[in-house]
Amino acid sequence: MSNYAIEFDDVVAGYKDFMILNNLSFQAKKGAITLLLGPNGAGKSTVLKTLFGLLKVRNGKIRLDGKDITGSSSRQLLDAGIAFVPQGRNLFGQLSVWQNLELGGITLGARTTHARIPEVLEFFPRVKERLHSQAAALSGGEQKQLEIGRALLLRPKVILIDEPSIGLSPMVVADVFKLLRALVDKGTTVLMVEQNVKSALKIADEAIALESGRRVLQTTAAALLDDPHIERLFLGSGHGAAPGKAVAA
Ligand SMILES: Nc1ncnc2c1ncn2[C@@H]1O[C@H](COP(=O)(O)OP(=O)(O)OP(=O)(O)O)[C@@H](O)[C@H]1O
Repeated sequence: MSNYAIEFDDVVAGYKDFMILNNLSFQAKKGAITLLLGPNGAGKSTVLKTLFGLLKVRNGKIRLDGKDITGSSSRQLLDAGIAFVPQGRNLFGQLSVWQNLELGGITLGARTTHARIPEVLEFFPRVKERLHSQAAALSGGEQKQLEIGRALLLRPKVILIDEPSIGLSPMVVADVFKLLRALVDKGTTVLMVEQNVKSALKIADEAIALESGRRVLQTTAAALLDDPHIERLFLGSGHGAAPGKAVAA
């Protein structure tokens, strides 16, 4: 059995003829939060899209729990236990909270979905109170919680989450991060892209920095939090100082 939930091995992927991930290799440990960092355009979202089968892998291998999943479709990946919460708003705004949850369980069938909805809502008391409201009427934070709840219906092994803090107040962000931490403490694996680096590092276990589609650093979140040159991860190595305490990958 592999200690890693996710492994990228020399992965090449991109859009049409333009490759964004250039022989990218990294591992994300099971039951941990791994944070993907790096300057704008480094390829962080592209990692999640490739992992979820939305972009073709042109070269290299991707493994889930040691098993080759390269080339799998999003549907196959959902069934294998990977859920994706993309950046931005991804709900059906005109539909109710309940209907959005039902749609999240479309691959499970109505019976299983209905049985699981109450269990998911236990995590989100505010959302639970508004089951029959239109999703668009929820606050930004509640909408993000509903999106995460929709993903949890699938009881995923791995959650891919892209910039969950965008547009949310610091207090709501703290709630979302606390929830992710609680899920991980129960054994789920999270791979997260987040610009809110310092707050995210506080709840993360590992951090991987990308630059031009390559891994330039992999270290523990704690080591990076202590690194006085952490800002360079937003800007790329051309702008920053020496790597400090972090261990170069
Ligand atoms: N649909 C697309 N078609 C073509 N190129 C794209 C597409 N989406 C992203 N790109 C390009 O891929 C590169 C990497 O984008 P990606 O979104 O993965 O970066 P990122 O590290 O997540 O940065 P950001 O914080 O800006 O989202 C960028 O140069 C971007 O312009």
